[in-house]
Amino acid sequence: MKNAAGHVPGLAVVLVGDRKDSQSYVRFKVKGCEEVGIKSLLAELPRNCTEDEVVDSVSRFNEDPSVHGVLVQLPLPQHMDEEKILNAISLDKDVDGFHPLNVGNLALRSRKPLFVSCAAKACLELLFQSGIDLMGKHVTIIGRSKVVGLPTSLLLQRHHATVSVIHAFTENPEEITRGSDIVISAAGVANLVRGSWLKQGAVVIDVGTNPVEDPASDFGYRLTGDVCFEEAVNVASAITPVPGGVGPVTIAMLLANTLDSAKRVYGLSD
Ligand SMILES: NC(=O)C1=CN([C@@H]2O[C@H](COP(=O)(O)OP(=O)(O)OC[C@H]3O[C@@H](n4cnc5c(N)ncnc54)[C@H](OP(=O)(O)O)[C@@H]3O)[C@@H](O)[C@H]2O)C=CC1
Ligand SMILES: Nc1nc(=O)c2c([nH]1)NC[C@@H]1CN(c3ccc(C(=O)N[C@@H](CCC(=O)O)C(=O)O)cc3)C=[N+]21
Repeated sequence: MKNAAGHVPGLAVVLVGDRKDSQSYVRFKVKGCEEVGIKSLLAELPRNCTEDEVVDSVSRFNEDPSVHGVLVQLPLPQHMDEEKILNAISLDKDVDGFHPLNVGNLALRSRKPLFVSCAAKACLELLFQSGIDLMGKHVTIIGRSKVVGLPTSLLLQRHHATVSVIHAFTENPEEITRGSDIVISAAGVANLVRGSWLKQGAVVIDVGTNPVEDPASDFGYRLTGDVCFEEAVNVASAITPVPGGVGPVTIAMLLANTLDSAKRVYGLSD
């Protein structure tokens, strides 16, 4: 992807450790970049590296003018301070939208964040593309993480939905989901949401991508969602599958955030 002036957008990914699922998600991101002509740079660090080495890697990408987006793949190894590392990413290259200022500006409806979480944008994009109006709808989101649950709940409120957020301490979650027009699950728990949790005709978005052991698969595991698809498909009016649902749209949003960032740098923003 190159414009007349020869500008090419660039995405840098920092991957720490050797988790199979993280390696696979990063491969998808790099492949997505190749498909659309975004330059990708990958820094792979060993599991036992220091926090400072990760911050150094982020800092190098912050200073590299050919890089317009910097992403540190999560989760990081337990001995690392995630907040410190994520806060090292320049605000104007924070294509994941995790910087406190981007999250704060998303929460303040009068302000516009530079970047919004790719998974949150993916959920909204799927609803818009399916012609589902959010105004006044009751949406329940399961999960409150900075990657998915929290930014999705904030983005939905900007679109005038009435939002309930369920987390690990919520009692009777099924009662809340049964009262909802739309259920978005991002708990990271396989088969958490049963058909009986849903109102007839509800719209279901399954963000969960949970590796479950599968000796028959080439990788030794396969991905399953948070929603018990076989049950939910009989109750829902629309439902996303896993794999092949939210995941690829999340990657598309990451590429879009990277392109937006490059356009901003080159003064081409609309
Ligand atoms: N398809 C895609 O594009 C993407 C998929 N994902 C997937 O989404 C899932 C969630 O990811 P992420 O947000 O990073 O995960 P986290 O582990 O950071 O957050 C999980 C959230 O779910 C809540 N939760 C956990 N168990 C339950 C439960 N039994 N009942 C209700 N709430 C529960 C937690 O509550 P509490 O806060 O109380 O602990 C927490 O808020 C994972 O499977 C991940 O792989 C993530 C990003 C993108
Ligand atoms: N800094 C950071 N940003 C993230 O956005 C982030 C992260 N860390 N850590 C982990 C989660 C998870 N996540 C996924 C993205 C795409 C797919 C995806 O494309 N899945 C394909 C299949 C993938 C496969 O088969 O391995 C699908 O659902 O069809 C899945 C999961 C982003 N996350």
